[in-house]
Amino acid sequence: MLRIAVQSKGRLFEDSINLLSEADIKVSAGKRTLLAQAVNFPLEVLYLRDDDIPQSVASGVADLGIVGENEFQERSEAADVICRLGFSKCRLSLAIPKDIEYPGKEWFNGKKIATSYPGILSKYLKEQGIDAEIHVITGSVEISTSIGIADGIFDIVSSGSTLVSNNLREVEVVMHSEAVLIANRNLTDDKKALLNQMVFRFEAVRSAEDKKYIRMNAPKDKLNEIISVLPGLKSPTVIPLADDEWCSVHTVLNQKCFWEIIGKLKELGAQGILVTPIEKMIL
Ligand SMILES: Nc1ncnc2c1ncn2[C@@H]1O[C@H](COP(=O)(O)OP(=O)(O)OP(=O)(O)O)[C@@H](O)[C@H]1O
Ligand SMILES: O=P(O)(O)OC[C@H]1O[C@H](OP(=O)(O)OP(=O)(O)O)[C@H](O)[C@@H]1O
Ligand SMILES: [Mg+2]
Repeated sequence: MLRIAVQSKGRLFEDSINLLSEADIKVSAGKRTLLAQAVNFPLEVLYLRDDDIPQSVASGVADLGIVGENEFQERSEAADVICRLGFSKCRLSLAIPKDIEYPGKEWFNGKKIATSYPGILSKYLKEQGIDAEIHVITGSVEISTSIGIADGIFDIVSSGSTLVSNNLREVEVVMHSEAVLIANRNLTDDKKALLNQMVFRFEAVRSAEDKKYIRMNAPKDKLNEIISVLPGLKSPTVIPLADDEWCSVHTVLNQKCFWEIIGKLKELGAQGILVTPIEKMIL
């Protein structure tokens, strides 16, 4: 049986449970449950604060963990990143009051920076040759400058709206982060085999995430042109129709170029375009 540590409440919780569920691993996630067993996979879920996940995985209390890369780097625990999970994307940035002129990183020399990530920040300052004082604070970092605790801050930025509402301006991006799956370094062969099964499922879910399955009726005299605008996995499936001037074309489209391609297909005379989500994709 594998044991995975996930955040008990907070920004990672829902996406972590959803990922397991999309991989067809069903767990009950009761508000007060600390340990739950999956019903259809040999997996136990341990609900922890995200700060404690890297250590619990490194020490073997849990075999696996789902945690933000930022938290994993900050803790410097001996565990391995198995794969990136594509959610909770954010960056760790330096920010300063918006009206202050910023000549470059050297501005931070001799300044005080408030953060909850002293490990990542001190490593960065050292690499950049900046001599600044770090003030550790566990939350509400963005108000530090306005209440006079610090000259600048180093914290998580996503949309940037917290910075704006605190009159701050992002000046340096230090790292990009997303949720990652981490593993203990001494898993038994049996546990490694289960981990591989899980990762295989996660990859199938992730591959399907930004893709759509599309079907359309295409006039045969435009078929070659229609095929040339479709990326497809290999090449599209073309199925004859009762009306022999038309055929049905099936393919997979990436969300990013979806509308652009649909527009071109319509121009080329495609009709009855059906778009359906894809649950999993095994490449
Ligand atoms: N605004 C955001 N957008 C995207 N991802 C974020 C954002 N804020 C945090 N994260 C990611 O989610 C992780 C967990 O964030 P969360 O706010 O739940 O925990 P926390 O701030 O450590 O906990 P707490 O607020 O209880 O102290 C962070 O470590 C980071 O990787
Ligand atoms: O750029 P934005 O989209 O505004 O996101 C950034 C904010 O999100 C996180 O806080 P959260 O909302 O998790 O609150 P917390 O301080 O309680 O962790 C983070 O600590 C930033 O303050
Ligand atoms: Mg937070």
